[in-house]
Formats: sequence, C-alpha cells, structure tokens
Amino acid sequence: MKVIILPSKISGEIDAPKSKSIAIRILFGSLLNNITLREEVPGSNDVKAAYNSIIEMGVYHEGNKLKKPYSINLNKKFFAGGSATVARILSSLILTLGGNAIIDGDETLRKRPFDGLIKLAKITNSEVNGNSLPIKLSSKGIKDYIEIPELESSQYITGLMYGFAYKGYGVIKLKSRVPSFSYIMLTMDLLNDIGCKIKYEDNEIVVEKCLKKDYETSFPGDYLLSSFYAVSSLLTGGLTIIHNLYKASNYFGDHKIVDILSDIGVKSKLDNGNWIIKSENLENLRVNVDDSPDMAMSLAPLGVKVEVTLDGINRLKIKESDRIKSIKDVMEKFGSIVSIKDNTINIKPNKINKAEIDCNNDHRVAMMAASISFLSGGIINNAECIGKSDPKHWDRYEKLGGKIKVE
Ligand SMILES: O=C(O)C1=C[C@@H](OP(=O)(O)O)[C@@H](O)[C@H](O)C1
Ligand SMILES: C=C(OP(=O)(O)O)C(=O)O
Repeated sequence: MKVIILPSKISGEIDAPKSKSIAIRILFGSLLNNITLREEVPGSNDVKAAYNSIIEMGVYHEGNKLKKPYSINLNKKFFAGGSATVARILSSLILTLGGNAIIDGDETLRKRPFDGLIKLAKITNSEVNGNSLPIKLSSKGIKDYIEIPELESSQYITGLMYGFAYKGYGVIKLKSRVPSFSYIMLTMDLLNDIGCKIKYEDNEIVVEKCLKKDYETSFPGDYLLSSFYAVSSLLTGGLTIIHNLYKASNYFGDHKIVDILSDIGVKSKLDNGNWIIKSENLENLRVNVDDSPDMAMSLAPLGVKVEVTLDGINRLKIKESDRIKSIKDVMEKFGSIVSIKDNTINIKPNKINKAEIDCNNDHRVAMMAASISFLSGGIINNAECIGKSDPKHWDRYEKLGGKIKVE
C-alpha cells in the first residue's frame, strides 16, 4: 500500500486509537479473572495476537464476556504475529507456570532478539533453543521467587507478574535498573484493577493472590498512538482534540507526552481524558526516552521545526526496525540534520523537503513520516504496516482534514 500525502492542516476532533499495551494486558487478565467487555476487542494485529493466545490457553469468549479457564494450557504452539509484547509475556508465563511450548512470530518479529529469554531460562533451569523466534521452550516452572538480571525488555517482567498472579504468590527481585519501567507500572496498575494484589518496594515486585472479582472494562485510548496526530496538528498550525484517553498516572510513561509538549510551548492539556493540542511557538526539547522508548518516534518529527535531543535511545535498535537508523534516515530525508553520539540522538531543523519513505515493517516509522508529510508533502510505501497498532490511522487523518491518496 502506498500513501500519498499532500500538505494539509490537521485540525478537528477524533477518538484516540485504542491502547495496544493496555488491551494486551486486559486480554491476558482474563487468565486471572472473568472480564466483561463494554466494547469489542480492538482490531489491531498485535491485539489480535494476544486474543488468539489467550483463547489457545483456554479462555472462553462468549458474547461480551471473557471467562477465565479452570487451568491454563501452555503446551501449545503460539503465534505472536509482530508483537514482542505478546511473545515475551507468553515466554514468561511458560517459565513461571511450566510447559512445553513453541512461540513463533511474523518475519519482523523473527528478526528481533530475545536474549533475555536465554538468561531467564538459565536462571529457571528451563530449556530454550535460541534467542530468536521460532522458540522452543520447556520449563518445569518456578516456585515463588526470581532475581532478574539485566534484560533487553520489560515485557518479560510483565509476563512474570501474570504468572505469579496466577500461581497466587511470587516475588520478583529487580537486581538492576529495569528499562521501560513505566510498562511495569502499567502492568501493576492493570493487575490491581482486575483484583490482584501487587506492590513494588525496595526493588521487589511482590505479587499476592488475586481476589475473585468480575471485572468490567472498555479499551482506553493510547497516548503515543494519538501523539502522531497531535504532532502533525501542531506542525501544520491546527487545533485538535483527541478523546477517550486513560487517566494519566504520576510516573513517567507514554502519557507524559502531554506535559512534554506543553513544556516546549504547545497548548497541550488533558481535560478529563480529552487531549487538547493547539499550535503555539515551539521551543527546543531534550527528553530521556529509556522509560518510554516508543516516545522517540513521536518526538523526532518535531526536529523539522526545533532542535530535538533524545537520550536513552540504545534499545531503539531492537524494535520493529533499528529505530535509531530509522529516525536518522527519515529525518534526513525530510531535510533535518541528525547526529548520533553514545546513547543520544540530536535532530536539528534545516530545510523541509517532501520525502518518500518506506515503512520498513515498522508502524511507528510510517506514523512519524506521516506526521511530517502533512507539513511538507510525502509518500509512504508499505504503509499497511500501521495495522500492527492503529489500522484506522489513515481514516483518522482524513477526519482531521488530511489530504491522503491510498494506492
Ligand atoms: O509492555 C508493553 O506493552 C511495551 C513495552 C515496551 O517494550 P520494551 O519493554 O521492550 O521496551 C514498548 O516498546 C512496547 O511498545 C510495549
Ligand atoms: C515495540 C513495539 O511493540 P512490541 O515491542 O510489542 O513489538 C511498539 O509498539 O512500538
């Protein structure tokens, strides 16, 4: 799919795309308690992979209810699609509860490293055939305690939290700084919402038995998937309101992008789950993205107008694409000057070109290129990659006045 974008002002009101991270957590939550869904399961590819996995494990979906299984069957072959979140949560469930499983993914996910799984398998005396998919994993399970080494992803820890919640008790000792820590907090908040009892103190995540509770929920909006619309609106001088975002927590996470834009001069504020963005004079920005790595793709496009410096970028190499290279390639094509030193990337505005970009199997590359293209004009090839997280991405832009031609 080729998407041709003409310069156009992005302005108006949309509902936020559904949070992929929260939707995946809600679905895995049905392993622990019955869940009543107030709306249909979001249709992005990663959420579908999570849905298929929980059904494979024994969750029963009837009408608007997800019914927890009497027992979880992990001796299966799972397909995680392009979702590393799903693949790593599954692998940690197998390590925690025991099982003989195969986890596979699509061509993009097969290229991504699962080094952390090798380390965790060693610690838990489990057998694993390698650090890339398809992975064959055999584990006898773990009792109630694990010390975590340095890992490339927080997603393994999320999976361990679900596993211990299912077992009824467990302690996860965090020996070193956990990357993407905001996602651990997101998991803890969600599991406590569905009736579990999890606390984090003194570098330990203590998981206690989940109370039997019928939990009812809708699927809240995603801050970073929304932020591409916000950035294109402020780059093109628009006023945009994005509805149905979840209540922002006080730790640094995806939701902090509202404040980050406000801190550089944008009229950016949250009003009861509605994000209001109005273009004002922009200032330079510097952000450490290690706790919320996906934010890099949302902030980089501002580098066509102001200087953007992003620290804590090393792990961007192992996402759907090498995002350090992707950011450099895309921003240089649009005319900015990019330099990379150690764990930091710097983007300086220069001229603004129309550019032709390939999605490179990375949904956020297409989204970052699009957010600039409404200012400069642009073409995005293989643009169907947005289906990983936001299949209605191009429809929403058309609703906001975007001039788009899809071929
Ligand atoms: O737990 C999650 O939902 C996610 C965690 C992050 O990955 P890492 O923990 O590997 O950084 C993030 O990049 C991903 O998009 C979603
Ligand atoms: C990296 C991402 O997701 P995952 O790690 O689940 O593939 C993403 O959504 O940008």
